[in-house]
Amino acid sequence: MISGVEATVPLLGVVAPRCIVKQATVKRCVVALLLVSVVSIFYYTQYVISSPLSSLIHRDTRPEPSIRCSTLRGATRLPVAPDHRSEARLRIDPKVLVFVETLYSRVGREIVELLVYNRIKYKVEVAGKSLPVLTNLDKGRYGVLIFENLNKYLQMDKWNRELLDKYCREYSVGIIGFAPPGEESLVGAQLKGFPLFIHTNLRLKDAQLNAASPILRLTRSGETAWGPLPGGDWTIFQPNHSTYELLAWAYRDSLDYTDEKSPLATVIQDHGRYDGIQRVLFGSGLRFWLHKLLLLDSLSYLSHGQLSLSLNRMVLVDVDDIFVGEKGTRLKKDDVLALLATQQRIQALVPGFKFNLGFSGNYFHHGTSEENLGDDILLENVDRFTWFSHMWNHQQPHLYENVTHLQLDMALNKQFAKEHGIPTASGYSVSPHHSGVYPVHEGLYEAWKRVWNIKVTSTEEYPHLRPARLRRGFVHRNIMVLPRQTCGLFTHTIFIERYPGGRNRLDESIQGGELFQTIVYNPINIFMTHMSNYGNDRLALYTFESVIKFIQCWTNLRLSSAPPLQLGERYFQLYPEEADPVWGNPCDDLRHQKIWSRNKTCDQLPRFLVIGPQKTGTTALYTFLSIHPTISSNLPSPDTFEEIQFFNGKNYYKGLDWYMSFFPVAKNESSRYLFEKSATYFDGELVPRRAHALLPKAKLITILLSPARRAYSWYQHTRAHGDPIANNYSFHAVITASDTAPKPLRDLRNRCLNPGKYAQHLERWLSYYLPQQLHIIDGEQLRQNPVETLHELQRFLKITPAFNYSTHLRYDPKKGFFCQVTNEERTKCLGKNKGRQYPPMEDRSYKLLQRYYLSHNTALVKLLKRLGSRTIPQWLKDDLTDTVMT
Ligand SMILES: Nc1ncnc2c1ncn2[C@@H]1O[C@H](COP(=O)(O)OS(=O)(=O)O)[C@@H](OP(=O)(O)O)[C@H]1O
Repeated sequence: MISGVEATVPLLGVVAPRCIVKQATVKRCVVALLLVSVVSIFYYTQYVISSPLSSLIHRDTRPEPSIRCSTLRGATRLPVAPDHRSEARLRIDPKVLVFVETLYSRVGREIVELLVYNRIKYKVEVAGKSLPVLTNLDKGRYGVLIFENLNKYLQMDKWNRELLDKYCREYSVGIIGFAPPGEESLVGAQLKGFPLFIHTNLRLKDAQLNAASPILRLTRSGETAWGPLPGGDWTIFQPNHSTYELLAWAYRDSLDYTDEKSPLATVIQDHGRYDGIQRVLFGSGLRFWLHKLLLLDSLSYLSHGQLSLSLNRMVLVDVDDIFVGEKGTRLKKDDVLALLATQQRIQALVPGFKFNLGFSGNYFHHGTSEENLGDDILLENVDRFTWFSHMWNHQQPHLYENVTHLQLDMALNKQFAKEHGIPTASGYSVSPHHSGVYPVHEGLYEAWKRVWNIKVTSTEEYPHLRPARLRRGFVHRNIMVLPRQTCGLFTHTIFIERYPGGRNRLDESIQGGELFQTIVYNPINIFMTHMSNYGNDRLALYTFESVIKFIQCWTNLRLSSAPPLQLGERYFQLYPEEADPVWGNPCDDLRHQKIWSRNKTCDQLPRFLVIGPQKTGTTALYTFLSIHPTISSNLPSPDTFEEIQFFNGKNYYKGLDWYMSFFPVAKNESSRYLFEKSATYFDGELVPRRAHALLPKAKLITILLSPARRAYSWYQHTRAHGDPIANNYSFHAVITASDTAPKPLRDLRNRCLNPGKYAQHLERWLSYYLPQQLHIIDGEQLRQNPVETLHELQRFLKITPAFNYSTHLRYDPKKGFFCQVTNEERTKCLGKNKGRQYPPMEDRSYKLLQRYYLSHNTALVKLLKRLGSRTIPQWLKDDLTDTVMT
């Protein structure tokens, strides 16, 4: 008999002989062996893998980069394809028109995602009976047309097809088409109207590229993508005309197929020698990674280089949490030496490459003695890396309420750096868990500037973590915030065998998958890794060396690296329009909420905005609303009084904290209706976009008055404020100023007249907000019957019970307006600068302005009808009637 105690790991070597000696039954032996195996597996997984010995155990199985690639074995690199600029006389904008089957169809979505990733402009059109407008005066609108489903192009009705083909010939515009998976398998079917034959529903393997193809630019030929191509529904092309040239081919992936040696065209180029139109046809969608590259090259080629991406890519690898890792996961001497050796090999492929180490000094020498030696070796080689400050104690900055404490902790890390010879002038820092970078914690920016003179940082969180293709950069308080890419390695991914989804998942990402594509699509890449990714299996070394080799193998990209400051400068040279931030609502994203200050709440944001325009009675409305018991306005601004003027102008750059400081509400006060009024929001070009990013659910209130009378009131207001131009020129001179008039006069004219183009501005707001979110107040009604106006407004805002204004507002004959009732006899009216006394507008000016605003007022009537307005304001009718009569 074998006792349970005997059948444990230490008895491993004893059990079997005893079985033989005692000649126990075979059955018992098998049971005992099974038991021993189970216990050993349990012991191994529970204790050995997670013990400090684990690195020894895994040492033999550490992955080594092994990319099947002839170039890397020393084969000569083929010359890089020339750029695609041609002599063609182009009258096109570099924009792509994508014909999709439906707005949700898969290949269409994949095409659009690829365009977005590469910041290529596009328009999506559902392929249907009619064609979109293709020209704009004498200019073509699109550089390349893409058909998600090639059949939609082939089966287009004759009239549209002729029109489209004519456009392509006239403007040298190429067509890209994707063969859809067929319901039935076709063998040798002819493509309608073309000397081209297809076979469908095939399984393929081992893709190769035509080195002689003029299309290849970003993509490098000369290699084989070994293994099956994704999907079993490939279409291949068999041409019967000299216009066709193969771009890519593969081989039949079928055991019973005898002729598997002959190449089958999966992507084919039509040079346009048959009907004057250049095309590239794909035998499947974009599931195969190589096709994504070929699509980018085809866009470049067919647009005559107008849609060519730069071939330069910069790559920086941050290693965060240096010294932070737990015992057993930190770097030992050999790991540091491996880090240096890999860095040297990468430098041969990526000039300027150095791992960028982010340290937290508080954890120095916190490992085992071997790991502490690793810390020392890192510092001995301090000059061979670049360095940046992480955080002294790895505390998240948004948790510091007090900037001084944050500064003190940062200073400790700086002191540590100085004592250990770590350079302190990189101007770069990364915040633990992205905390405080976005959403912005002002304290972090302030402390960074003061202690470290930080000029650049990076985050994955702007505007959101996902989708990665939409990550962008911005500049705040002169600190450049760069988008950071993800490489698939996290603090706990330290053994390849335990990589989520298995080793294949990581290899797929490297070999044409997510990581590879990230580098292909992003000119500037900053990857985040952690110290633990360089110990243990050294997964990060494997990952980066492999992906860089794969890029070398399959692309003509020129990789390089540089310190973060240079990367930042390059980034904003490439994308200057991104410098302007767009503040989103932190409460719309759980991740953002977690890294935002704990004492902030989204209740501190307004629920509705009074957007103007100026001189329509916005101050009166603001004052009346402030009387309401459950409505609260913002606190006054020292510069702009009751208006914050956040979404337009410079205040926007002061950030969200600044804006929210005008709405100090206690956490339990969420039932209050906060609002803000800034009359210049109405016509601000950027305002609707910015307002919507922060307050997508807000309601909007606008007041409209005769635009002519509004313009005159504005002129009087500007004069009263001492504007020299308004005081030197009559109203008539201002509104009739020609485009050759002095600039200050022209500017004044524009500021005076532009807000009155109501329909145009409202349409801009309505391109972000739903019509149900907009409430239009008739300015005349507000003057004459504010009680009724406010009643309707409360209904729109769904405020119950409605506040009865009739006892709170009274007409003041002296002022000529309704004012706030203070007691039986007295009222409190707006100051002298509202409801001013000034001479009436000259008749000729009024008539001129009626004509000037005619088209805008007509558009307003249409807009109001579209919005379901039952009554058209009297002033609008008058303005239009008077115009017709003159
Ligand atoms: N109750 C009440 N009291 C005083 N004034 C009133 C009131 N209701 C509407 N109005 C009209 O509001 C005009 C000023 O508009 P705004 O407050 O929007 O001007 S501003 O843009 O904020 O400067 C102001 O324009 P002017 O008459 O040209 O001064 C008034 O006509």
